[in-house]
Amino acid sequence: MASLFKEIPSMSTLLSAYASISTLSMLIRTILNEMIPKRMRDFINSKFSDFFSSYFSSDFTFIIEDRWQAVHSETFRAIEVYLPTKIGPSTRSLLLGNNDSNNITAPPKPGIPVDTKVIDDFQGMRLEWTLREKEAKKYYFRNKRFFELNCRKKDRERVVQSYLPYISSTAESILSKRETLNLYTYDHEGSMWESTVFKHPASFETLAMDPDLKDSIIRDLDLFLQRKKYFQSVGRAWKRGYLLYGPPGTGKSTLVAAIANYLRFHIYDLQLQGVRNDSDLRRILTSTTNRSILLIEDIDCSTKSSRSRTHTRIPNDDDNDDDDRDQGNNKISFDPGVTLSGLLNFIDGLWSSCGDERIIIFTTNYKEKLDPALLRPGRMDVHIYMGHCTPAGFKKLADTYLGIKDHPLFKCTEELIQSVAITPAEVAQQLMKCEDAQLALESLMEFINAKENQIKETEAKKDEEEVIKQEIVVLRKDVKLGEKQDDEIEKRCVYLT
Ligand SMILES: Nc1ncnc2c1ncn2[C@@H]1O[C@H](COP(=O)(O)OP(=O)(O)OP(=O)(O)O)[C@@H](O)[C@H]1O
Repeated sequence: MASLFKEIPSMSTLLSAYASISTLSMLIRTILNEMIPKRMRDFINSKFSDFFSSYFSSDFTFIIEDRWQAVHSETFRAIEVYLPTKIGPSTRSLLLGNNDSNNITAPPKPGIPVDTKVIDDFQGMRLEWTLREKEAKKYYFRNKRFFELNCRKKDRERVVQSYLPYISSTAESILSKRETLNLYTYDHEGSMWESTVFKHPASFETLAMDPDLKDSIIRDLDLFLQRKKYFQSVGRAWKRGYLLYGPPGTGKSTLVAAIANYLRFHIYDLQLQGVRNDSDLRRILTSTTNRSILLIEDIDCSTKSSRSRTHTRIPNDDDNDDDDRDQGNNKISFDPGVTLSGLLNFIDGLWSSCGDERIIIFTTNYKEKLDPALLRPGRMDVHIYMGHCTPAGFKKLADTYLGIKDHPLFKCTEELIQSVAITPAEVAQQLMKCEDAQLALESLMEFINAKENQIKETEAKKDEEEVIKQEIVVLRKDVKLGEKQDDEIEKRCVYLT
């Protein structure tokens, strides 16, 4: 024991050792400060602190941005759907809103505000979520948003393997049961989709169309939903394209609404005329979500010929918009609009593989005006003709609008409907006029008779015009002949003189 005490240095020895170490360290620091440039010193400092903080810290942070590799991130979207279900007492603020203009008294829905923490527990892990926002460089894009997920470093693997897949499947089941559907329209000035609650009463039940055609559409939609694995196995994107064509007022938009209600899919209604170019189109389309319908109405008036591409600069998708702004004056003299090839690229080109479970619907009043490239087999999977009202369609409309399945005036009305081309919209308009079935049907018959007379009058007028045209031609010929004869006489006179 005594020998142990003997080995412990005295206080004065310890103090002098400390003094010499600190002097030495000061000396080294002064030499290093003199010899090593400040930027290199900062670099070494930061590396040291990074190393120590990562080595000793027990936390780990995941960043999930709203876009992933130039397209909308499905992981981000799933978290957006899932997280509001985890709002609890520890959440300090909450976003509330109701976008249902049909029901302003509906309880508001919760959302996650920026910079607010939401705590979740999963299989014994504590998970801390925060939604962040940072200003976008691009002046017409909305701010970039991303989720920060903080967890224990040791849970990192389990978060990736179990927790994030769990969030995706929960979000999927929430979305499949969604009560309200949204109708999105693209705001070109704000460069973002704007949504409103979609409450259209149309259903396959109320749709007046050929029953066999209706059944085949329903079967096709059912099959599409069930065939995720099939689409993967044949190497095709899980998409289905419908082309609805026919005269105005025959129910093309109503069919789109019925499909959305049947599938419980949101609708993205895009007006191609406002899209600046193909690159813009790619951005817009990749920011739509899965389980949705992309609707492009009046497609015959929407695209430019692919030849116009040669006259314009087509900006690259990775183009920085700041660059666009700087160079725009030099390179883009006008907005080229969307080309057919740009659109086709999204239907069955490379970009078609972006996103799953999508329905693309084009409508047109003039199928014959469409570019054959769009109609080529495999482009639009199903072509549906929406035609004039048939007797069966009329019965369906009478049932929907008047609540009657039969009536003494039915036979007569059906005969009239077969003799005149009348649209379901026109029939519906007449049937809506009155609640009394007798009066409503009489009004419809009157309307059809008036239309028939009008058609006859127009045709008679056309015939009359045709006769007048032919008479004018004959007269002109006569006049020319007369002029020729006059010329001849004149010539002869000259010769004689
Ligand atoms: N086949 C139909 N079944 C039931 N209702 C219909 C049908 N067709 C038209 N209607 C009624 O007529 C209205 C107009 O129809 P809709 O807008 O769907 O026609 P459209 O073919 O899309 O016309 P457009 O080509 O002008 O866009 C609808 O609100 C609906 O009430």
